[in-house]
Amino acid sequence: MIEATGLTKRLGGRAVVSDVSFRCEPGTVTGFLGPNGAGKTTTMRMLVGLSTPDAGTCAVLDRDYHTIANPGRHVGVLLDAAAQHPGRSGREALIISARLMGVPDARVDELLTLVGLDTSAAKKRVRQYSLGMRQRLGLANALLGDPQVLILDEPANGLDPEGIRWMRGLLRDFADRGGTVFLSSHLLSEVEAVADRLLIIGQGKIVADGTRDELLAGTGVLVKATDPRELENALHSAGLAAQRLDDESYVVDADAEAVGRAALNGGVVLTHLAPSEGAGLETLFFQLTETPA
Ligand SMILES: Nc1ncnc2c1ncn2[C@@H]1O[C@H](COP(=O)(O)OP(=O)(O)OP(=O)(O)O)[C@@H](O)[C@H]1O
Repeated sequence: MIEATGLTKRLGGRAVVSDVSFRCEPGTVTGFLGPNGAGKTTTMRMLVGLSTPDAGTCAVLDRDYHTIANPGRHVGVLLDAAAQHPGRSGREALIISARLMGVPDARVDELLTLVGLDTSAAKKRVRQYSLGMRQRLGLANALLGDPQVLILDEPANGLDPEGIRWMRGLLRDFADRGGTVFLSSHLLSEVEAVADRLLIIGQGKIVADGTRDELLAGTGVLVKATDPRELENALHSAGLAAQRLDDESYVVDADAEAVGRAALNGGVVLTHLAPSEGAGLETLFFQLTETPA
């Protein structure tokens, strides 16, 4: 379990994380989504005690992270895969972590196999690793102490599509066995397939928080017309909030009947009217991405 309440952090004279609250429950994967610079890393750093909040509190497994004895045995953390010691081999890096945590050396080999680093890769120095290999090593390190919670910052960065699919399976399995997963990404497509919950952050503030199904379902209807301009006018006259998705489509925060009536009253010929199935979420995310941080 992870809990954040009113987390706020000021850096460089401005609030880069502002009043952020959320909970991650055991048995679930929470995707923490936001464009670059939105405040994901800063939030995660506060969760694991690397940064002190200016306001608010956070707890992992009902405790302040600092007070967890031998934290690697309870919380697996991967914040910056690129920052691992370049001069050690992957296996050496894991052996050092294992000994620090009091985990038998044999577990290192289990983990190397699990994350797909073979004997030859495990012997190479980390400086020779690709980013994808570093992510695999970082994940092995996070899992080494058999933790109940995983906190992973952009773990899919540098992985190829097959690697991303593999990681999804691993995280899903971890959560299905009762673990709590909190992972960040700047790509909706990367997490929507694995996350049960989505927490979306933009410019330091939470802009959406809910189960993936709620967020995907509760986003109105997708509508298209022969004349998009007339459609926009008709929706506006009916007082319906519409977001333009592309040249011909709008996502409207209303039910299909209300949109159909607005079109009828405006004499607009519709060519498509259906549940948006996440198009609204994509629009929201797209708008956040376009907004400079
Ligand atoms: N030490 C610092 N001093 C000043 N500003 C900072 C500092 N660290 C981060 N920031 C700023 O805080 C904002 C949030 O950064 P953060 O790294 O948390 O975002 P992010 O969502 O993780 O994005 P990214 O994926 O690019 O790291 C950014 O605008 C960043 O420039």
